[in-house]
Amino acid sequence: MPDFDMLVIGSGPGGQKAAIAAAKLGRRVAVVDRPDMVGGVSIHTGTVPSKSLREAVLYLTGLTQRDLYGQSYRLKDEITVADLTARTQHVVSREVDVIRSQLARNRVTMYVGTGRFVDDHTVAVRDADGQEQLLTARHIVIATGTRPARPASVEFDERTILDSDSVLGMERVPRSLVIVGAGVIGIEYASMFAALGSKVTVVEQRSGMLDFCDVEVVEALKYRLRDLAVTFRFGETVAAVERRDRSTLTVLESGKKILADAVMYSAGRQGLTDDLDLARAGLEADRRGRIAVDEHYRTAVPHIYAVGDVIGFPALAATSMEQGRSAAYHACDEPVNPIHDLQPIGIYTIPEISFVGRTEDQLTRERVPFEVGVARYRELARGQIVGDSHGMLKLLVSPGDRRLLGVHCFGTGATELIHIGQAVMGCGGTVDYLVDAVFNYPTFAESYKVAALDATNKMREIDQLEH
Ligand SMILES: Cc1cc2nc3c(=O)[nH]c(=O)nc-3n(C[C@H](O)[C@H](O)[C@H](O)COP(=O)(O)OP(=O)(O)OC[C@H]3O[C@@H](n4cnc5c(N)ncnc54)[C@H](O)[C@@H]3O)c2cc1C
Ligand SMILES: NC(=O)c1ccc[n+]([C@@H]2O[C@H](COP(=O)([O-])OP(=O)(O)OC[C@H]3O[C@@H](n4cnc5c(N)ncnc54)[C@H](O)[C@@H]3O)[C@@H](O)[C@H]2O)c1
Repeated sequence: MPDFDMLVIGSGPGGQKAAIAAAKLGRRVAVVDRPDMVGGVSIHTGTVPSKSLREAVLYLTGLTQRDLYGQSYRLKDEITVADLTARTQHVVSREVDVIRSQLARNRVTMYVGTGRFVDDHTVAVRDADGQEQLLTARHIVIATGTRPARPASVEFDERTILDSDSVLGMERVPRSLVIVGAGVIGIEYASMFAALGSKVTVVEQRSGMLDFCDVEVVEALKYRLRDLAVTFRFGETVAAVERRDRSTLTVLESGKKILADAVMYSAGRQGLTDDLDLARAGLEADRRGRIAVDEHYRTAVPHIYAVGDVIGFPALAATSMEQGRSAAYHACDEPVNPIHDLQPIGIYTIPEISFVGRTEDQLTRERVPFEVGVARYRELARGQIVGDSHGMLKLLVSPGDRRLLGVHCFGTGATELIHIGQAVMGCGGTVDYLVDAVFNYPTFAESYKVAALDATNKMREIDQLEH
């Protein structure tokens, strides 16, 4: 008789939801995580601290109020790291408490230590003193996540040369900052530091950024960030980063040199599988530390599952949770629907971006005809009231069956607002539902009706021409 029905390695979003789902089905469940990491990357260095930091930045800088109160408006002139981290630490400690309590009340046993496979049913958990304890389980879920990828040639000192983990422990707000990599992490931090007044240079080897998003939205974001003194160096690769007395010198392959107080690397992440002794369980990881799974999140060894960032794309907290629940249901023979393919994307830049469905470029490539309906925040009463005159919502509509093909949003509340579109699309609704619906006024949700009317007006004009 194994010690547990299910043993989960890693307590991030994927691991937590796998553990609780199995416990709710009456299984004996345990979770292993390293000291001070309950909640995973998501709670300690990823989603939650970065989004709390963003709220602190928006509040303290007064950035979002400046359309109303003037460009010099600030809540606090000298914003210190202590001002910023007060909010982050408060949220993180509360969240850890919530997770601990949820696991405990569902009778999930928590082990503190680092897990590694001894065989395909046994995990050794090493505690801080180096003592190992062996745990056996019928099913094992690997939810060990990722760490920032660090080029071996760069000397990270956690003070001036940082990654997205150590940036949270910075001693002061840098006057100037180089960000290497314009992925989601790089651009979210570029937004925050630019809002704080740092002179930010983003270096990205590709010719552009966020190429999975709507082109118009990305253009609008670049314009807003340039307005906050962000410089983009696209098509440029970092050759070396040198540490100087109180600053850093970033040398690009093109020969350009950039002097800055600090450098932050956000050039991708690596699966945390090195210490797992995967071979002992009959498993292996790829070059980027990722584990391959099937549609039920089973690895090559069918009673071992893997979920979350360790399996790669899309590497989001929300999807990791759903993968965890699905894997646990499958392991416990509980019926489960496949994960819906209509996944929203939310990017917490300043302003934020969110979308669901396909982009204009994708539809054009696939030769799918579409009509566009746009609502601009400056024409909504709510936009004027909150002082966001740049935001917009765009609907992509199929002229044939009038269904929504994509929804793209940029501006205040975008990451919340997108779920209206997601629900309409998920339920197979048409643009006419949005035309006929009555929304609260004054709200940003009204943008759906405005954009729907715009799209249907254009479609009617073409229809009238043709018939
Ligand atoms: C800066 C940043 C911002 C982000 N912002 C967002 C966002 O806004 N929205 C979003 O959806 N996603 C965001 N993400 C991604 C999100 O954080 C991840 O998708 C999510 O945390 C992945 O969850 P997971 O279940 O894979 O586990 P993780 O959260 O990665 O946690 C894995 C856990 O496994 C533990 N572990 C690893 N190896 C072992 C071992 N051998 N033994 C025991 N325990 C082990 C680790 O200690 C860790 O606690 C962000 C990520 C970063 C880095
Ligand atoms: N809001 C969100 O949902 C959110 C927020 C943050 C992170 N995340 C997740 O975290 C994951 C990791 O994000 P990321 O931004 O670190 O990785 P990424 O792989 O998306 O981006 C890294 C970027 O760095 C560039 N790069 C690499 N080496 C370079 C060099 N030497 N010089 C210049 N450019 C270089 C790459 O071309 C790439 O564009 C993503 O998968 C993302 O889904 C999500």
